Amino acid sequence: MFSRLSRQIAVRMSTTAARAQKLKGKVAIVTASTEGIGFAIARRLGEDGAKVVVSSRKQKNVDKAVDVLKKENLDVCGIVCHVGKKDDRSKLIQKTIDEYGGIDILVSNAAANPTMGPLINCSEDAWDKLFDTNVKATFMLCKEIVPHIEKRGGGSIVIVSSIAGYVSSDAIPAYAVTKTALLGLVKGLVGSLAPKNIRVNGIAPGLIDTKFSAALTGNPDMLKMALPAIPLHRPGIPVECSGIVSFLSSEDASYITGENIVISGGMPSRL
Ligand SMILES: NC(=O)c1ccc[n+]([C@@H]2O[C@H](COP(=O)([O-])OP(=O)(O)OC[C@H]3O[C@@H](n4cnc5c(N)ncnc54)[C@H](O)[C@@H]3O)[C@@H](O)[C@H]2O)c1
Repeated sequence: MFSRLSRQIAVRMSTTAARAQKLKGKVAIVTASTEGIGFAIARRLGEDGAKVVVSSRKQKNVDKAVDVLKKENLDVCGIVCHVGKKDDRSKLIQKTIDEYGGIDILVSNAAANPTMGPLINCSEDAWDKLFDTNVKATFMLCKEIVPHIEKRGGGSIVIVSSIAGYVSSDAIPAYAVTKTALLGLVKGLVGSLAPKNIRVNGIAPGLIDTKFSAALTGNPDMLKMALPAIPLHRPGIPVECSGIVSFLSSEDASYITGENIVISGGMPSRL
C-alpha cells in the first residue's frame, strides 16, 4: 500500500510541467491579502497556478488588489472580510465556493496590533482585541474551512505567526503572546487534521518591510538599532515570505505538517 502511494507521489512530483504550475487547479483563500505579506502570498499562489480569493476589511482595498492581480493575468476575485466577524468569514467561504467550486488552501495572515509597551500595562480591551483577531479568528476560520478542504480530499493550511512568537518583544509583547499561541495552534491542529489529509504549517516572519512594521523600518534611527540583530543586516520584503507558502501549500510539501518556518534573515528563534 505504501509503495503504491510513494509511486503516486513520485509521479506527481516529478513532472516538470506540474512543478512550474504546482498549484494548478487549487483554490486558495488568503486573509488580509490586499497589501504587505498577504498580497505577496496571494500573488505567488496565483502565479503558481491557484485561483485565489483575496480579502481585507475595506472594499476599496479589495478592488485595488484584485485589479492589480487581474492585470497580471492571475485568476483572482475578492471580498471584504474582517476575520473577527463570523458573518464576514461565512461570506468569504461562500464567495469562494460560488466562484471556484471548493477550497484547497487557507493562508491565515490577518493580525491586529492595537497596543505597545510593557505587557503588564496591556488593557483588557486591547488583550481581547488581540486574541479575538489573531488567535480566535484564526482558529474559527480553520474550523469553518476544514470541512470544505476535506470535501476536496485534503489540502493545506498555513498560519502566519511571527519571530516575536519565539523571542517576544519589548515593544509589542502582547501581540507577541498571540503569535506564540499561533505557533502552538499549528502544532495543536496537526492531530485532528492529519486523518483528513490536511497539512497545517506556519511561517514566522522576522522584520519585513510593510505598513505593519513601518514605525521601525521607516525610522532610520530605530532601523539602525534593529539591524545588528539581523545577520543578513536588512529587513526582508514581502515577496520573501511568499515562495515558502506556495511550497508548503503544494505537493512538494506532502510530508510536512506541524512545522513553523522562520523567515528572519538569520535572527535566532527559540522558545
Ligand atoms: N511586517 C512584519 O515585520 C511582520 C513580522 C512578523 C509577522 N508579521 C505578520 O504578517 C502578517 C501580515 O502583516 P504585514 O506586515 O503584511 O502588514 P500589513 O499591515 O501590510 O497587513 C496586515 C493586514 O492585516 C489586516 N487586518 C488587520 N486586522 C484585520 C482583520 N480583523 N480582518 C482582516 N484583516 C485585518 C490589515 O488590513 C492589513 O491588510 C500579520 O499576521 C503580521 O502579524 C509581520
